[in-house]
Amino acid sequence: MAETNIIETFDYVVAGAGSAGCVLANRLSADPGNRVLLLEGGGKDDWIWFHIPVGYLFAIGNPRADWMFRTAEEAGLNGRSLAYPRGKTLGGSSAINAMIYMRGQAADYDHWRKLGLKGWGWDDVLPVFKRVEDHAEGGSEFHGTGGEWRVEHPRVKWDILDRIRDAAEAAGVPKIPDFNTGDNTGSSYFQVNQKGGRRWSAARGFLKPVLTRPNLKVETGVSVDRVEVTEGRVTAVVYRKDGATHRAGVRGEAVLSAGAVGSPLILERSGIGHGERLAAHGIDVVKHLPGVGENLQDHLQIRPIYKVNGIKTLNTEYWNLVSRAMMGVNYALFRKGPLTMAPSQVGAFVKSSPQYETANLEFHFQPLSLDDWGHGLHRFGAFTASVCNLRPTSRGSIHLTGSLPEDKPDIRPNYLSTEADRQVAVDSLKWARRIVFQKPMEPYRPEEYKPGAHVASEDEMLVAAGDLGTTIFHPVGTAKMGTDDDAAAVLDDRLRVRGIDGLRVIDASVMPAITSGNTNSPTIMIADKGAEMMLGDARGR
Ligand SMILES: Cc1cc2nc3c(=O)[nH]c(=O)nc-3n(C[C@H](O)[C@H](O)[C@H](O)COP(=O)(O)OP(=O)(O)OC[C@H]3O[C@@H](n4cnc5c(N)ncnc54)[C@H](O)[C@@H]3O)c2cc1C
Repeated sequence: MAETNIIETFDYVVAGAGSAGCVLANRLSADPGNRVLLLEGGGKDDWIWFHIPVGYLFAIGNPRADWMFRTAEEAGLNGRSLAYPRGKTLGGSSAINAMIYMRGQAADYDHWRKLGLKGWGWDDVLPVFKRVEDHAEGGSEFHGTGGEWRVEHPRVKWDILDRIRDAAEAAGVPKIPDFNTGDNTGSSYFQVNQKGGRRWSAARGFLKPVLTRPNLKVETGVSVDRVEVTEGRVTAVVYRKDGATHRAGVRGEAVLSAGAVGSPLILERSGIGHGERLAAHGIDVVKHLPGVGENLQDHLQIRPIYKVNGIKTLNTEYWNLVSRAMMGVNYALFRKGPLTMAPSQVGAFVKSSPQYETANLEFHFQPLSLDDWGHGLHRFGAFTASVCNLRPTSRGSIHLTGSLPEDKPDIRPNYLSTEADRQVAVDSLKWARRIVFQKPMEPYRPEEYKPGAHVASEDEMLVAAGDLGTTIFHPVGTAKMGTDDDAAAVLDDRLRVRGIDGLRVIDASVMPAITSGNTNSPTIMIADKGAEMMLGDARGR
């Protein structure tokens, strides 16, 4: 393959223009004196389904928008391999995700601080969440305005979801107005990253407004291969475009923002990872860091489905030609209705058992049902009570299968591989039934379609959890921050790769422990904080 010498050198090279990469490109190029290169594997986000909210239905599983990864066959899922979607365009996964705005719990970040990571407690990160935010309701103790990250209330309501909230209340789950105050216990409508009925991806929020900056260069359709390290310092980023290999010189720092799947792979191709693993692929070891690609954490959603009667669901509306036509009209004229829908509009956070200090289950209630994403909606009226364990103890891994960027990764989440996680899975199915069979739902005669009333014993429920479980798309932790005495730490608490100068990882991979909620806005917070660290360190040099 043709190889070029370095023809351009940048102060900062960012690999991956996803949720984190778009924030970094914005912040690092704010000073016109910094030359910044942003490299993205996907194309431009010039496809209508990246912008109409329900576009995730067409983007997930479509190679135009999705890297099309798959997991290995998982023992905890009764031998099934899962599709493992990751966004592949400007905006990354924020261009195909479900748009739920969720920070997690104060206790998540206080836990990070207790692990010895300075500057990552709730008091430290709340101001960062607020300063990037533009909340539709205006500023308050917990929300910010004027930032790039737009947060709105959903533009669609469903009676079925209101009745589910009533049922949850009858089961002891309080109705709360806002999940984003540090304690998300209760039920509420999810807030969403949308503006006026359109998706608000990281690209729209952070990248588009600064594309005219002459000191920011964005390259799409490139495959970042590796970083080059000379005498312990990163000197170039090597990438492929149109069949040729290019090298971008790095004067200041390179940042890997290729996500929890992409970033550990770039590290390993660069010779940074477990020495024996790299040697097995013929990769010269630059730095033995055994934690690279380890510590994978993800939320496994278990998806019980309930048939209902006498109340609207998206299934019944979709299969009625008149109401389906009205959905299009409603969107075209008013930017309202089901086309603005995140798949889940109502959430509930509960404890699976009293031993947990804070809520450890998140329900995503959806007024629809399908066999799997990418399959059509069922023709009968039904809703889904997706539920996930927020703080799984199972740990997985993501590693190379070969030394080339086109080699598919080996993704092993190891779902349900601990006794604690298996118990939470069983308890979460019991919780779903506890909510659904309360009095407020009786008029709609709910009937459990999956896993089905015949599943009664804990052993049967565990098998059902393995059959119904799938990713809720939140992989994190594969290049975790940690203290000096943690042999598995890949980064220090300023997100610098241990033992290599001029290299950071800034994306969802850095989380030492997964947050208790959806992971996009925590990643955006991490990126804004990471950029502040980079610029601060540059001023100090
Ligand atoms: C279907 C789906 C639904 C989700 N729903 C929600 C939700 O509702 N709310 C929420 O909070 N979170 C949600 N998430 C999770 C959230 O979107 C992610 O946690 C977040 O986007 C991660 O950001 P990131 O910057 O780490 O990675 P990404 O946003 O995935 O960015 C990585 C970028 O790097 C690029 N890249 C990777 N490898 C290379 C390479 N070698 N060369 C060049 N470029 C490369 C990718 O194309 C991508 O643009 C969802 C995710 C998915 C996939």
